[in-house]
Amino acid sequence: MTSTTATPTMPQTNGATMNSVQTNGAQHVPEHRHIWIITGPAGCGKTTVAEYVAKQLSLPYLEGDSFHPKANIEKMANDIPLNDADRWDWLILLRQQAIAALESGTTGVVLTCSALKRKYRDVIRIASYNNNKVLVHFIYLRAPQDVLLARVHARVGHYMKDSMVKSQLESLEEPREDESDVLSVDVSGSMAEVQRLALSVVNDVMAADAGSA
Ligand SMILES: Nc1ncnc2c1ncn2[C@@H]1O[C@H](COP(=O)(O)OP(=O)(O)OP(=O)(O)O)[C@@H](O)[C@H]1O
Ligand SMILES: O=C(O)[C@H](O)[C@@H](O)[C@H](O)[C@H](O)CO
Repeated sequence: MTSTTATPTMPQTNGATMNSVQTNGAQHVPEHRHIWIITGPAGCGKTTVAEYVAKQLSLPYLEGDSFHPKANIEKMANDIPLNDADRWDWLILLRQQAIAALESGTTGVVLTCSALKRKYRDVIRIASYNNNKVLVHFIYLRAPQDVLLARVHARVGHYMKDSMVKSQLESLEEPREDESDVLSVDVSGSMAEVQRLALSVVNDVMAADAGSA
């Protein structure tokens, strides 16, 4: 896992440059297509970060929570944590949706998904197994429990209450060093700082990928 806590120095990028890379005046279409999964427990800022990154890079954005079956939402709204069985089909659906987005011709897609456990991340990783042009990246939004609690508590009109934060953290398997496709971002800072940091992480990966093509 790569850990990123510093303020980014990468320049802001407008959307147009990310779907193709300018190399010595020639238009170069990048070889890889990227699935950017913004992960972490309830309240870490997945939606806030994903919307920003997708907008800045002109990429499609899929809100993972909107693909949960009604039964899952009802469980969570009733303070009942989801279990593995509740999540498998949802994770597979998210993977399919991300692949479908890439097949529509875009060079990347941004997806929010809690992906709390390693085996859940593995379900998404399968997206690249049969297609070596697809790269899967997880942006793990790391926050201490008190920050999560405060953010979920302050949010109004959402099915997920702060009483669920504890179970989210109990389920959470923080990405380990050997998960080299995970980039970790400290989200304790302000919204603008975190958005900028996450974007810089994505830009760094894109730049490295373009350089290696
Ligand atoms: N860096 C930040 N500083 C302060 N507040 C933030 C920050 N990031 C997000 N928030 C706020 O915290 C709340 C949770 O953020 P957000 O909905 O983006 O998280 P999430 O991970 O998508 O949550 P969930 O999965 O529970 O829907 C929102 O009210 C959001 O406005
Ligand atoms: O796997 C899960 O338990 C869920 O995806 C949750 O993480 C929530 O849907 C989300 O965070 C909303 O608050």
